[in-house]
Amino acid sequence: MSQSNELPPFPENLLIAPLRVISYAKPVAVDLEEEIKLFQASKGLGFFYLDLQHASKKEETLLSDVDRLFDMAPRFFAISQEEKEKYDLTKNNGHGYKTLGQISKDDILSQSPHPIFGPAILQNHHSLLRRYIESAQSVHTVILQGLSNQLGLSPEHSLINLHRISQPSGDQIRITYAPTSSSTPGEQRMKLGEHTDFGSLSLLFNRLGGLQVLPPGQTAWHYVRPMKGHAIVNLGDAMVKFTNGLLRSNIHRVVSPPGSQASLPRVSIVYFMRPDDDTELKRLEGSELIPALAQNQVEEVITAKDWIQRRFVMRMKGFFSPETWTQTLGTEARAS
Ligand SMILES: O=C(O)CCC(=O)C(=O)O
Ligand SMILES: [Fe+2]
Repeated sequence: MSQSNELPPFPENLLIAPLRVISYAKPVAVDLEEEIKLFQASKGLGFFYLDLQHASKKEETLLSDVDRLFDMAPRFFAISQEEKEKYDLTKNNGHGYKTLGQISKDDILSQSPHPIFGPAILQNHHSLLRRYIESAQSVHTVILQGLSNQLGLSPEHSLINLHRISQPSGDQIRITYAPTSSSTPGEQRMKLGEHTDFGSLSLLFNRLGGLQVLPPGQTAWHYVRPMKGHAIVNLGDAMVKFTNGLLRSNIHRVVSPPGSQASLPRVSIVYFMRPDDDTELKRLEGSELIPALAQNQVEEVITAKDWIQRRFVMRMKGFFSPETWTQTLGTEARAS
């Protein structure tokens, strides 16, 4: 039986973030009402739930594959130190081990010149990882289609053209695993310092609370309550750059699971969709809704590949210490 059936409840008395629920079953890209909700959520909080229940067989498979990845996670992090060092994150351009398990799309789909297949446990789950990447990509593509429609982008300028599964990119699966701590019960322990995501879209599955967002204009952190059968989707910095600030990449962080959930290790499974490596991260042409550049505004010319590399290097220096978050800034505007 998977862990989700036996979890201690999420406490009732917490400050909860008001995420909209977007139904994938409709589906987003052809249902105008749903598409408008998607656009509003992407401009507003930059975070929403995606209800994957009652969708097609494909989404049913995605949800059961996510269960399999949750089952794999503790074993993935339990391999020997020696094995972990072979795949040290800092030596492999951000793919591999350390505190976060990061698995590159290009490696799994054999699109890198020198793919890293990782330790035996990943090799044994190769077809699961491949299928998960393909499903996550297709969910993200539906979201990109909905956003492109709402922005009024023609097929020629669509966001989809900048995120092709066949092209090299920084896309990755990230598995996080935070063991329980023996520290004082109730003590708030930071698991992942405040940050925005680097890429375009993040598809996140977690079962225990701990994820928090700082809604625009507020000073209090709000918990995001995990919901069964739903992914949490958030937009990253690339979307802010493409739309000159129209869409939002919101600050978030992960603290200890609340209440009695703190007694369990916390796992999350994320798929980060990032623009194709050679995409320039700048304001898109072709939409009247995307604000024009200010008169003296000059955009930096940087490709997605260089941007991600730059943010990754900075992040490695300060990810786990909230006091250094300003050094790792992306496009985030705090409490704006
Ligand atoms: O674990 C979570 O719930 C969120 C993780 C996250 O924000 C990230 O990996 O960027
Ligand atoms: Fe994140």
